[in-house]
Amino acid sequence: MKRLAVVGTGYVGLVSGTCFAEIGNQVTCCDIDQSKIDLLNKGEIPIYEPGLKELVAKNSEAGRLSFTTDIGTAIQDAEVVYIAVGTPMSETGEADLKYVRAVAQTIGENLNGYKVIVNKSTVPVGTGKMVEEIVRSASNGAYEFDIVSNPEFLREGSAIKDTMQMERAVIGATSEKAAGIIEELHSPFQTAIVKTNLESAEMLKYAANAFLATKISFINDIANICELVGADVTKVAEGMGLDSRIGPKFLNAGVGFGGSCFPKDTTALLHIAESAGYDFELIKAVIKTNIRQRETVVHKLKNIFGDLNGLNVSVLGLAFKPNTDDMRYAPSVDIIHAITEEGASVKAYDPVAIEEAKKQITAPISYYTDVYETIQNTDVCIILTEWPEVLSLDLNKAKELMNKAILIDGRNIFSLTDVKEKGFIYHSVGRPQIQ
Ligand SMILES: NC(=O)c1ccc[n+]([C@@H]2O[C@H](COP(=O)([O-])OP(=O)(O)OC[C@H]3O[C@@H](n4cnc5c(N)ncnc54)[C@H](O)[C@@H]3O)[C@@H](O)[C@H]2O)c1
Ligand SMILES: O=c1ccn([C@@H]2O[C@H](COP(=O)(O)OP(=O)(O)O[C@H]3O[C@H](CO)[C@@H](O)[C@H](O)[C@H]3O)[C@@H](O)[C@H]2O)c(=O)[nH]1
Repeated sequence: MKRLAVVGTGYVGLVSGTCFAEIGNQVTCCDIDQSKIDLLNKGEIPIYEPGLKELVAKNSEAGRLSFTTDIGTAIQDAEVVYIAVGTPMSETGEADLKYVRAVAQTIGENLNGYKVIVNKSTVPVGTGKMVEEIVRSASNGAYEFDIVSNPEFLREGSAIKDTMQMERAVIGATSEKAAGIIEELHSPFQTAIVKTNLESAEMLKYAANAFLATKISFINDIANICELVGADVTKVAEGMGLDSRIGPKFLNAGVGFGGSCFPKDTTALLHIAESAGYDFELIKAVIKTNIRQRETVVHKLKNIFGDLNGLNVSVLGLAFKPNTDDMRYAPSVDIIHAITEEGASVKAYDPVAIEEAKKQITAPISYYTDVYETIQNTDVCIILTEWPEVLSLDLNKAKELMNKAILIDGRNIFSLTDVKEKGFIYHSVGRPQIQ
């Protein structure tokens, strides 16, 4: 059992802190956001993540998990301090480290004995060393401490499973002692451990995300070519994925990747490369393809209708993927802005992301939590997130409710035979169009 302070109680800090408590540690999750901590202390969860509410309640009741804005005391009481604050994209594209710097300063000011300071935020190479310098200077070198980089690989929507059954833990440490402490902390997870130095651990996180993003942009480019030559990308991906060297995952063509990680981390990696004097052409293309992929939806709409002015459009799914309310860099935002600017009116469905969506979508659209109310009296329906309620859409009912039986499927969820039989005009991604 270890005493942990997790600084930053967002998607990562809250899930990791709760899972560390679940395996028997004493965890204090801290945040500067009083409203977040107040909610958590009332047993409510500030984000939507399946299973999290129950796990937080279980560990809070067992006395292993608590929440506070008193970050200093939490740090003083801890043996291991985790940094899990945001590293958002700055205006110039690189990771903004202001929150990490602030936490390092607070840790230094509250250092009262040896501690392992672990960075879980996704940060550019060299940040661990920067944290070390800030902590040393803020603590006047009064105590020993070690820095570890232990990047996070969880996915939103399956974050608890991804943590409790993690495929690997990366431990980049400045000392054997600290690496041993963090390795022991992970032993109940029974996971593969990659031990390395700080720099490699920091680089590894960006490399992993950039590689997955590359797989998505690659299959989206192949999908666009498939449309031009009459091939079906789902069959192409199926056949590619059966090669164990390629693997079937992350080969779903669609409207491109969104979320709080891939867009910012690919851009941050480009900046890391540029500052190191390397021209990373491949990642530039990955980013460009991803932006263009969102635009393909608007092109398809224009190909069918010509002028979008006065068109009644329904959009199924706002979150960047199912099982989350996260709207950061969601393709839906750009797509809705583009079509409303051309004069279309939009009715949008999402089961959990509407409140977050309202913060980002500036166009005057209407929001629904029922798929059928959303599509009613619309001329075309665009599918952007593969929520269960969208996957199980009753096409016969949809045809009756819509003004015109036209679907633009950005996630390839329907079978071509099915939509053809039911009489839909159907444009999906990288598959033959049904006219
Ligand atoms: N969201 C994911 O799926 C995911 C997965 C892996 C890695 N990451 C990385 O983990 C980091 C955190 O991401 P997130 O999605 O959890 O962010 P988030 O924005 O959901 O949460 C960050 C939290 O840190 C708090 N915070 C900011 N400054 C603080 C300070 N000085 N002291 C205490 N708390 C402070 C904020 O109030 C916020 O609650 C990022 O670097 C991200 O790239 C995210
Ligand atoms: O075949 C695919 C797979 C994913 N996506 C899209 O890619 C984005 C990201 O999806 P996913 O990776 O499932 O979600 P995240 O929660 O953003 O998780 C990624 O980003 C996290 C933050 O760094 C990492 O920890 C995870 O390992 C990494 O998968 C979403 O918009 C998906 O719709 C596709 O378009 N096609």
